[in-house]
Amino acid sequence: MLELVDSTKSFKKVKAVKKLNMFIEKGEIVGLLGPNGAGKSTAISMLSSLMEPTSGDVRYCNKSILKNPAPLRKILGMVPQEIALYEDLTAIENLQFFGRLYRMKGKELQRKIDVILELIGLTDHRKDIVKKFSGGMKRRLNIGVALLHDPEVIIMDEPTVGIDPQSRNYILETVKRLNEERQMTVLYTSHYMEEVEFLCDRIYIMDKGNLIASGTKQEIKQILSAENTISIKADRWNDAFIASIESSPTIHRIKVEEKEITIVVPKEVNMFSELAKMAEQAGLELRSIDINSPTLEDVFLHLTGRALRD
Ligand SMILES: Nc1ncnc2c1ncn2[C@@H]1O[C@H](COP(=O)(O)OP(=O)(O)OP(=O)(O)O)[C@@H](O)[C@H]1O
Repeated sequence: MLELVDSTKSFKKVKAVKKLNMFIEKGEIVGLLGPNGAGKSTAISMLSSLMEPTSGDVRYCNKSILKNPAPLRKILGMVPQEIALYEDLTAIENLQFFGRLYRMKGKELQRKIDVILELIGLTDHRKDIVKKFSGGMKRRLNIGVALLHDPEVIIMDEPTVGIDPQSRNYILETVKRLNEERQMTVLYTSHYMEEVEFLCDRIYIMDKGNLIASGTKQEIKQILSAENTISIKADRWNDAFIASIESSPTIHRIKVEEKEITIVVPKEVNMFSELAKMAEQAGLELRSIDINSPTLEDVFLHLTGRALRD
C-alpha cells in the first residue's frame, strides 16, 4: 500500500537513511524501532511526503508520490513528534481550527469533534485551555487532530515520549482500538521496544540509517532462537559475584543493573546450579533466577552490541 524503495536521505555530510526498503500493507500496525538518531523521523517524513528522498522512490498503491503526493495526503494522518497545538485555545477550539483547515464545518465538524474527544478521553476537558493540560493530554489531543479527516493510514512519530504511564497506556490502547475497530493502518515509531512488542504485527529495526532487522515479532526473535536470557535478582551485588559471571565461558553477554543482572547464554546451557554456586561462593543471597525468551531489546543488543536506550 505504502512503501519506500531504496530510499536514501542525505543532509550535507550525514546520511540519515541509507537505501531503505520498507512497506506497509492495509490494516497492519507496523513498528519502526530504533534509538535516537537512527533515522526513524527521516524515514517517516519521506513516507508521508513531507521530505523528498535524495535518491530512491516513495510509492502509494504502486504509484510514485514524488511528483503527485495529493492522493496520499488525502488518506494520511500524521502525528508529529513535536506537539503542534495552540496553547491559548481550548481542546474544542483547537479541533475546530484544524477541522476548518480540512474544510470541515458546521454540524459535521461538531459531530466529528465529539467522537474524537470521546476516543482520546478528553470529553470532560473539552473546554479547558491547552496550556493547562499535562504532557499526556496534549499528546492525546495531538493524535485527535491527526484523526479529524478520518485518515485510512496514520503515522505516529514517538507519540509517548515524556509522558506519564497512564497516558501512555491510554495512547497504546487507543491505537489498538483504531486498528481493530476501524481497520486503520498504523505506522508507529518508537524507541521503546515494549510498545512495539505490544502493538505491532511487523517490525523494522533501524540503527544509524540502516535497516538491521525486519519481519514479524516471531521472525525477529528467531534471530536469537539459539539463546536464552536469564534474569538474576538480588538486593545488592558484590564484585566477586559479577567477576565470576563475567569469567564464565558459557555466557555470551551480561548487563548489570542495580537489582538485576541479565545474562544471555546458549539455549542448551543450564545455568541454575552454576549461578547458585557462584552466589554462595561470593556470599550473596539471590532473590530469583528466571529464564526468559528473548525480547526485541535482546535482538537489538545482539545485532548492535548496544542497548536501545544507550
Ligand atoms: N534537517 C536535518 N539536517 C541535518 N541533519 C539531520 C536533519 N534531520 C535529521 N538529521 C540527522 O539525521 C540522523 C537521523 O535523524 P532522525 O531524526 O531521522 O533520527 P530518529 O531515529 O528519528 O531519532 P530521534 O528519536 O532522536 O528523533 C541524525 O544524525 C540527525 O542528526
